Parts: sequence; structure tokens; C-alpha cells
Amino acid sequence: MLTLTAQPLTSEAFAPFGDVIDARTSASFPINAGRTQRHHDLAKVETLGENGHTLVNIFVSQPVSLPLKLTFLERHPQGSQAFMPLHQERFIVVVAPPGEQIHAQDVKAFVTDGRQGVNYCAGTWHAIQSVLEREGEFLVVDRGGEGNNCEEYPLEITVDLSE
Ligand SMILES: NC(=O)N[C@@H](O)C(=O)O
Ligand code: NI
Repeated sequence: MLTLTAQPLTSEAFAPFGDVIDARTSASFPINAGRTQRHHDLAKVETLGENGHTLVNIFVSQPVSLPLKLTFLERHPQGSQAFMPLHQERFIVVVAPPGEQIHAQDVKAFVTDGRQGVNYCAGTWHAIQSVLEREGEFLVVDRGGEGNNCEEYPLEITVDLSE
């Protein structure tokens, strides 16, 4: 059993796993005659394999309780997967770098602050959507197409918050 304390999510710490999507920390430029700031190209969308194409989805998730007890991590070898909260929901992120084996020391746990989204790059091992406190509604951008795009890796992990 692996026991982790979730750390505040930062772009730097998350870099080996994908992108943090955050209007507060990303560059932007004015459009629409200056009425809109465009935060442009914040995450790398990957849609690999046969008939790979982008899916835009909404996930409505029931909250998890803490400590969070995981029995597996999953990966999507043929595409990225992005989660952006629609109502400043906080969520737990557990990740491990792409690869055929997961090494305990490489597993990281983060907690978002409500204004952050994440984009898992293709092959990044991650816990399934784990929203905190209340029902969450997320815009999810991931990959559709042929072939299996979801593999599980049995691993027992307990995650809590430091607060
Ligand atoms: N299965 C599915 O669409 N969702 C998971 O991939 C997840 O990461 O929550
Ligand atoms: Ni997933």
C-alpha cells in the first residue's frame, strides 16, 4: 500500500505528466476588439491511432471521501485527456509517468485549487476523476477512435490532504 499526501498542483511539478490549465498563470492576448483575453493553446491534445479524433465531453462526478483509497491507476495510450472544472471544483490528481511499469517513488499526488484544470498526456498513468466536497461538472477533452484506449494497472494507494 502506497500512502501519499496531496501537494498543491503546480505546472512545474506536473510537467512530466502533462499540462496545467490555468488562466491566471498563462499568457493571453486581446481579441474581439479588446473585449476578450484569449489564453491560447494551453494543452497538447493528442488523438493517436486509427480514426483518432477529439471528443468534447462533460463529466458530472460525485465527490470522493478522504482518505481516498485507490486500487488502480489507468492510462490512455492513444490520447490525452483534459479535465477543466466548470464551477471551481477542487479535485485530487494522482499520476505516474508513462511506461510499462509504475515505480512507487514516481507516483505523485496533487490537489487543485478550483481554478486549475489538468491535461494528462497520452500514456500518463492517473487516478480516475476524483472531485472533492460536492458534485462536480467538468469539461473533458479526450480521444475517440478505434482500438482500446484505457488500460488499468492494479495498485493500492491511499491519498489524503495535509490540511
Ligand atoms: N473513463 C473515462 O472516460 N474517464 C477516465 O478516463 C478518467 O480519467 O476519469
Ligand atoms: Ni482517464
